Amino acid sequence: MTSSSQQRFDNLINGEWVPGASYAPNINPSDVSDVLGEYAQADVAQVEAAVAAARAAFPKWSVSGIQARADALDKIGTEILARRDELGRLLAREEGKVLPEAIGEVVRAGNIFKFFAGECLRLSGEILPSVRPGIGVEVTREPIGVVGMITPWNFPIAIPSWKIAPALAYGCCVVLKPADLVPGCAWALADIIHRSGIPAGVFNLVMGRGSLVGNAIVTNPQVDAISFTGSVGVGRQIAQTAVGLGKKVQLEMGGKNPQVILDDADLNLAVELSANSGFFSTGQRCTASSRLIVTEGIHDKFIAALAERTKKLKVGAALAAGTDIGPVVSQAQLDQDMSYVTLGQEEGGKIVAGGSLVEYETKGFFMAPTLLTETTSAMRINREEVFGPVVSVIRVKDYEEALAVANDTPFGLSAGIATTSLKYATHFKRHSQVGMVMVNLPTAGVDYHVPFGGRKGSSYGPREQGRYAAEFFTVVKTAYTLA
Ligand SMILES: NC(=O)C1=CN([C@@H]2O[C@H](COP(=O)(O)OP(=O)(O)OC[C@H]3O[C@@H](n4cnc5c(N)ncnc54)[C@H](OP(=O)(O)O)[C@@H]3O)[C@@H](O)[C@H]2O)C=CC1
Ligand SMILES: O=C(O)CCC(=O)C(=O)O
Repeated sequence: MTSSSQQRFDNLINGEWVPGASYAPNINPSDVSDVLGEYAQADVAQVEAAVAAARAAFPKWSVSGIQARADALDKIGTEILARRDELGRLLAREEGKVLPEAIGEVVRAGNIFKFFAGECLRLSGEILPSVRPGIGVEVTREPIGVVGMITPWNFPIAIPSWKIAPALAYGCCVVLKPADLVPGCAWALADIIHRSGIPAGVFNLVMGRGSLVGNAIVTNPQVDAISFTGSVGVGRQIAQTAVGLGKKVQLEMGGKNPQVILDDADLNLAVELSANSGFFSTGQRCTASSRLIVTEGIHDKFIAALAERTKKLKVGAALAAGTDIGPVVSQAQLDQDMSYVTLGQEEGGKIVAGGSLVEYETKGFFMAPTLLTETTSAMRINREEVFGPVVSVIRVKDYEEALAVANDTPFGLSAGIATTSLKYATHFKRHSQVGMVMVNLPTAGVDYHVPFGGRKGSSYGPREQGRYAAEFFTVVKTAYTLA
């Protein structure tokens, strides 16, 4: 960091803070007159320097002691948790997540580092007998190498953390490019990692645009693997390039997650979890439920109650006490959200709550949480990811139709069912074509110590998080020894 009239935040390359080729302002979506600082924009030469530093650090770090790695990760987790309020305010200010959710995300990031500190001590392999007498077989895991990480804006500290922590735990070196809209949390995290005792070059931060900085990481031959979270279009493009260059790839992309509400559901619970899934975090979660699939016996009373609940949600600045729904992250995302509200109506949907921008005391990207009824599965509003506080409702006859509609999507990240029937809950858990399924819980809001990821168009490559993260960050070696 250097000081000027507006505070400047630099890239971290080979253990040094390096000024950017240029700088860009980090703007508060709750109040566009509030600039958090000027953040470095790397050029291609800086990306190459960061990758070279990671490459050079890898041989030593890949065989470093597990106690030293565990201690460093634990120290990082401890500092994040100790600074939860301050980092939560930073997150709320730069991304627009309301303060309690922002603090929750920071706590999650701290816990992820603590979890992977423990994982350093639980690395294991297998010893197997050979089919040939007198030979021993060992199966072990080794770090994959230099990992390029490209992260989105919607979880500015948790997503980088759940990529960085396992990478470091398993002995990989890292080059992180955070989303250009939210460099503040990534910079704060880099600063904490930098001071944790991890050797220079093991972790590098290069900020800037995806088309330049992200692309330079993806195409660099010294990068062994790419872990990406973001949109389907960019994810597929990255995969094509990276796989073509022989890199290992992990993609977490969009969702069009269904929330099924059956006639026998607990009405209040169904309303609460639908409001949470659809509107909390301003609907900007890949696990958000943007499709409510409701059986006809409960449909009208459920919609009436959910519309009432939606209208009571308070839209406002992320840091203001009592705000339920913060701003949309940017003008471009707001335009996209509002265009889907218009499209949903043009396709025949009826607005029963929201549908408009919200005037607020500060100039930000505020819109009312919006509920559209009378939609069908074939409509674009039910097929494309909106990524905002927009939820559409599909009326169905019974459970069988609900399941068919839930699965009628190119995505497969998460799905939920609200029911008191063990039979339907059990059937849904087995037959829902997703990576994560919830019974009487919101589709969003997951644990940090278990696998995260989807099927179909939502994900590609090994799962993230929990001990399943080892699949991506390590490569298996089989050793034969003549006794
Ligand atoms: N599944 C999820 O968790 C998320 C899904 N999305 C979906 O994506 C839509 C658009 O959001 P957006 O943030 O623009 O998502 P993107 O997929 O464009 O961005 C995700 C990350 O990829 C980077 N990137 C963009 N283009 C390239 C490229 N050519 N090569 C390498 N890296 C690149 C971005 O950089 P930069 O910051 O410069 O754009 C960012 O760091 C949303 O409306 C939503 O539908 C968005 C965020 C998260
Ligand atoms: O639902 C969650 O807790 C996580 C969501 C997420 O990771 C995302 O939206 O990218």
